[in-house]
Amino acid sequence: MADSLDLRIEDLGAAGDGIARLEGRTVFVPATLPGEQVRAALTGKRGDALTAEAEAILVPSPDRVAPACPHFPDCGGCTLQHWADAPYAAWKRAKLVDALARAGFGDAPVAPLARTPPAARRRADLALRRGPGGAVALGFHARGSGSIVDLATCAVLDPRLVALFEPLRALLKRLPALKRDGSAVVNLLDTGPDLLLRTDGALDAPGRAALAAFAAEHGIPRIAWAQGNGAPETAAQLGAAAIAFAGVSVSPPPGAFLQASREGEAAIVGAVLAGLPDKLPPRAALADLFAGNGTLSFPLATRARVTAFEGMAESVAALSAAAGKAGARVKAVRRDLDRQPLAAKELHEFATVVLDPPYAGAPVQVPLLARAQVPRIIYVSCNPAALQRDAQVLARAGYRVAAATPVDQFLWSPHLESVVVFTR
Ligand SMILES: C[S@@+](CC[C@H](N)C(=O)[O-])C[C@H]1O[C@@H](n2cnc3c(N)ncnc32)[C@H](O)[C@@H]1O
Repeated sequence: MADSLDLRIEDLGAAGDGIARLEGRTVFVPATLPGEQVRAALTGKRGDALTAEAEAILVPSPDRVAPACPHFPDCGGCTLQHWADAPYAAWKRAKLVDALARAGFGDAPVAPLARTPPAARRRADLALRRGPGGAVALGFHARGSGSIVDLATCAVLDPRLVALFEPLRALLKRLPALKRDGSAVVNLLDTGPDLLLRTDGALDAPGRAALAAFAAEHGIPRIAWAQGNGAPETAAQLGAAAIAFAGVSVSPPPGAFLQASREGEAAIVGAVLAGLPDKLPPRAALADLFAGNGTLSFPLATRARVTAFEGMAESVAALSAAAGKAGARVKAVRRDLDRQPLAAKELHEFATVVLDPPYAGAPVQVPLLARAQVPRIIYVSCNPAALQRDAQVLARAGYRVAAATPVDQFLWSPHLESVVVFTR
């Protein structure tokens, strides 16, 4: 057992852990708050810093509140349930203010934080592990560990997804395809939960029959299955698996990217549409880069014609099919924007370029947007650090920030979504 030591929490790190100092070194202490005195035990290292686990809160912060979920703080899904709402929301908004200031936009007009409520998350990537007795643990990884917190409930997920935990566990217990490790990605579409199961063993005929029976019993229109990281195949399909974006019905591929909640999606779409020029000429063209299944493309198409660029073939096919069926003015193009970014001469056609890259940002594409002097760039980001790096490129190229909206898509986590409108 490590010796206990008393620490004063001075600040909160980017990952939401309390920060103390010990002999000149940074110590990260999860589930603590600025101003608190804690008794803690050192647990390891994170880079040059140390990590510690709080054993007792000796002097609690006046902003400490009771967490909403019994699995807090063990479950790695949430980091900040113990913090009062007002300082939590201020900290989240400040992430965008700071990222833009460090990029060179100290005067950026940052809007108030757009909120998403608890029990609204419609996408879950659940980890699965069979234990020695055959029972299956289902949940999120424990904080900073590979072990799985076997969830009885979840305060952020939509209750319709939480209701599937226990039946899924019972199903998986008798499914030989799950030998030890697997995952279940559940997207709550307009047609119900859409399930992608990944297991480490093959799916036999009785297993397929069990999945079909499970789908029928729980109102799941589609269950897809894949072995390991292989391509998913449809194991049971009882109806359409679809979701509408700006009234256009899309059938996304199993496990496809979906904005984390309806409320988050609405805030992002609202900020993107508000960021467009007030007047667009009748023949104006918009580009939607990293378009996924069209969350932004179809709302954008209500204002002008859209070319949607996306790397995943199945999403491009879904987008194309939906646009064709609805007669929406969206053209979907498969393109790997890291390996083959849009060049300046291709970008000149677009009045506005919207981009919503993955967590790593768009370090290859953004310099080309700057070089092409695209008049308006609307950047949707799920990672303030990547946004900061990419925004710096735009600052150096003479862009200014016309609007910036922080969106709390990932409630009680340290993650922040934001929409930033750059003009020149
Ligand atoms: C954050 S999601 C955004 C999707 C969509 N804009 C939305 O709101 O639902 C990022 C998307 O970028 C795609 N992507 C990732 N890397 C890519 C690349 N190198 N080139 C093109 N698309 C990529 C992913 O498949 C995913 O659909």
